[in-house]
Amino acid sequence: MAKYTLVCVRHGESEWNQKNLFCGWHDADLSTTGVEEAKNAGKMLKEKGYQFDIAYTSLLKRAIKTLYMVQEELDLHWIPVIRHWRLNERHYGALQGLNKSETAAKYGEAQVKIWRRSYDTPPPALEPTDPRWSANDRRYGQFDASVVPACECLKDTVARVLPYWHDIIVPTIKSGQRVVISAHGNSLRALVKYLKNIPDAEIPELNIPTGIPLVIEMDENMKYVKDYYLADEAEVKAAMERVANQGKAK
Ligand SMILES: O=C(O)[C@@H](CO)OP(=O)(O)O
Repeated sequence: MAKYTLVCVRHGESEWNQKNLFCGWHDADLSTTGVEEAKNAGKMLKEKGYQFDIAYTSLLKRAIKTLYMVQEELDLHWIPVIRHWRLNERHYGALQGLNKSETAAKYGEAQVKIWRRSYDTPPPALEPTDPRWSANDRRYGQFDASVVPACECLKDTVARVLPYWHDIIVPTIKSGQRVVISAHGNSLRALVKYLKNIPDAEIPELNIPTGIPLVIEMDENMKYVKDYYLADEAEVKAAMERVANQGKAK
């Protein structure tokens, strides 16, 4: 039987989602559509009567702003908001800034699917001399250099999301606080993979849509019981397919 409920929201569409660019740790803003999606996520949560005591998000503005819009709809500006790099999007390495369709036309759709969705094949790494190197960014410069990735596969993202889940979020949920997480397509895939125990071979088929709240119910031992999106099935399926298709050559 479910004892705990966690709500996860992938940020609304970003300007780089709209342009179909690999984004990763680049701090893209929400697009106009993304702002609407974020507000709708808040409206859906309000309509269904969800309440939160604390919120977690990444260091990236698309997730932070989405959370703010959810708080706005729920009139919950006062709750604590904890931002952490461990909830950031997967670092896309040297693919960051490249167009997904053009990359598929150049390297093939199969290769792009491996880079986007495989469990343990990383994208090409960034060089420390690259202007996109994340340690040049003040928000990460404070951390030990080993923390800042040159690229990540999903396995790497799982490895940095889970310590935060176990050490910080689980104790908070167990204390009875109602938690919302505003994060990213792949940091949420990492969490969902772990909670649902999705095999490595099946994870490539999991796509998380933007701006649709995902409710995850867990038992008293924090074991997964069930999950569902707060939108009708056809809408969720279509939104997931749109995400998957971003890697097509067109
Ligand atoms: O570009 C990215 O960082 C992510 C999420 O937007 O894309 P993908 O769905 O290709 O993993």
